[in-house]
Amino acid sequence: MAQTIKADLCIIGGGSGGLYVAAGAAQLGARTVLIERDAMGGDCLNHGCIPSKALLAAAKSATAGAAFADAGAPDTAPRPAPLPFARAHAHVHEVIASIAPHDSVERFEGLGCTVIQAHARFADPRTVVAGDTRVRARRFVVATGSRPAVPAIPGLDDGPYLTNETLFDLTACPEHLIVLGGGPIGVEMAQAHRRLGARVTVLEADRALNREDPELAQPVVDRLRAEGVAIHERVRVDRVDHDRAGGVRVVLTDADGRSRTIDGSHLLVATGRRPTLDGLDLEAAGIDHGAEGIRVDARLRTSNRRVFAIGDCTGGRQFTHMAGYEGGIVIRNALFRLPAKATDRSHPRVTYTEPELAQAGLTEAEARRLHGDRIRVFRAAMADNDRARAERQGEGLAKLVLDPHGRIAGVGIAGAHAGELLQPWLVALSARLGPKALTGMIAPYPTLGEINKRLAGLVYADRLFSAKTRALVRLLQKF
Ligand SMILES: Cc1cc2nc3c(=O)[nH]c(=O)nc-3n(C[C@H](O)[C@H](O)[C@H](O)COP(=O)(O)OP(=O)(O)OC[C@H]3O[C@@H](n4cnc5c(N)ncnc54)[C@H](O)[C@@H]3O)c2cc1C
Ligand SMILES: NC(=O)c1ccc[n+]([C@@H]2O[C@H](COP(=O)([O-])OP(=O)(O)OC[C@H]3O[C@@H](n4cnc5c(N)ncnc54)[C@H](O)[C@@H]3O)[C@@H](O)[C@H]2O)c1
Repeated sequence: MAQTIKADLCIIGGGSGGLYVAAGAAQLGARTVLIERDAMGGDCLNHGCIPSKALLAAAKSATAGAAFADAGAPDTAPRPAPLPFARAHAHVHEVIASIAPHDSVERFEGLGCTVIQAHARFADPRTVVAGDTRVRARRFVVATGSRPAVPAIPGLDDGPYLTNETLFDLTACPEHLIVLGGGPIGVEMAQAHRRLGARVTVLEADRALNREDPELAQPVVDRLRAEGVAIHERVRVDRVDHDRAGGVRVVLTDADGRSRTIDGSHLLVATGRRPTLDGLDLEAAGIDHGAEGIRVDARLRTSNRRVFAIGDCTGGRQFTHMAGYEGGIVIRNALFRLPAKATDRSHPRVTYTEPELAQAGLTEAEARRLHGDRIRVFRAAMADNDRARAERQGEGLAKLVLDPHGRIAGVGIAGAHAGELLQPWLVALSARLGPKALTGMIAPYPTLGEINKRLAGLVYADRLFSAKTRALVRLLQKF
């Protein structure tokens, strides 16, 4: 016999977005129900951000000191006898286990949530069914995430291939990993596996990291190639043949129209995501959706005004911090009844390769599409930063784009610790400060962060060192 629970807020999905809302709602005193059908923590903890960053960290230790191997050109190839792959695998799972208590059923029950571990589906516009429980809530939040989008390539489904959901189960290093897709998952995992000793080939239909500014993506691509990752861009994958021993042969047409075959021991499919909406019975609740995900307005309300949707299942900006940001908007709408809107335009993101690639706001191309040639672009090279030189990490650059009113339209950084270097720009963007906010600070010497002050300073350099100012200075010397 099904039991019925009454709640203020019912959240479907215990990943980055769902957990953010559940923790906030419960601590604010709302009667909160959280439904998760699989592992608490969702993609980020179990198959996404955490395992991928842990594997990259393990792989980084395999190349530690490589830049100093030759006093001349930096040698970035992996050292012989890198970290044993089994140790890297163990590290990944130790990190997941160490974070898991924070996302656990026990912690959320301790915060006051009712946690149901079952598949959830809508029965009607105000009722969700999970296992033998019916939940009638004032408001619902759908935060069901996304799954790998696997392209329809002849032969692909006839044998095994890896996705982010199975990659981190490997306990032995692949002999030759072929990566389909050169987006963030593809390039991060290509570098990690190469550094841990695998041969790696990336096959990309467009250009690698094509959502990013090409000038900033280039240092990443160059570094991967220097480390021995084969990257084939603008290819069309025509067929995949699996052999009995578990190996794969990929038949492709390269950028020059020639047919080629590449043999590998493992194939990783990292060609994008599709929203997880299976078995949710959205129609029963009148929730509008399409192939891209659940449709929401600026307040993140679906076509059913009692139901909000956040995170990857809306097909928007698929990052953990964006799911959390959207969770905050929903709390204000659903619990405080404030008409808060998701208006953020900074959309920060980082690809955690070495060098890292960090971006906030518009890329140069996006700003140009919006404002034409009235934008101004400034660049500072990592090679001109003394700390980067001391650490032999002089590759990359920082780039600032101003809109026609002199406001910060976007900032991109390719280089060591670019994700950390981006943070002052995010403060400036959220506080609506101009580049001047960064020129006034005293940046300790020598730090990588000096590049931000240098970049901001370039905005005013022309005016400061102009003929007019020089004339003024000469005049003042007469007194
Ligand atoms: C390899 C990889 C690396 C990544 N690295 C980063 C990174 O470095 N930084 C970053 O910001 N982002 C990263 N991401 C993206 C990030 O993981 C996602 O954007 C984030 O997890 C989305 O959160 P979410 O809450 O929308 O979905 P999820 O975290 O996926 O959570 C959804 C949850 O809903 C559950 N669920 C689904 N349907 C139902 C149902 N009907 N009933 C009950 N439960 C259900 C699922 O089991 C899942 O636990 C990465 C992704 C991948 C794949
Ligand atoms: N560091 C991070 O924050 C991070 C890391 C990994 C993933 N993510 C999130 O997860 C999302 C998914 O990552 P992703 O890399 O799978 O997706 P993506 O959509 O960003 O990139 C997929 C790539 O695969 C290519 N592709 C598609 N079909 C292809 C085919 N048949 N053959 C060859 N190439 C093909 C596309 O051109 C694209 O470049 C990201 O967009 C991001 O939101 C974030």
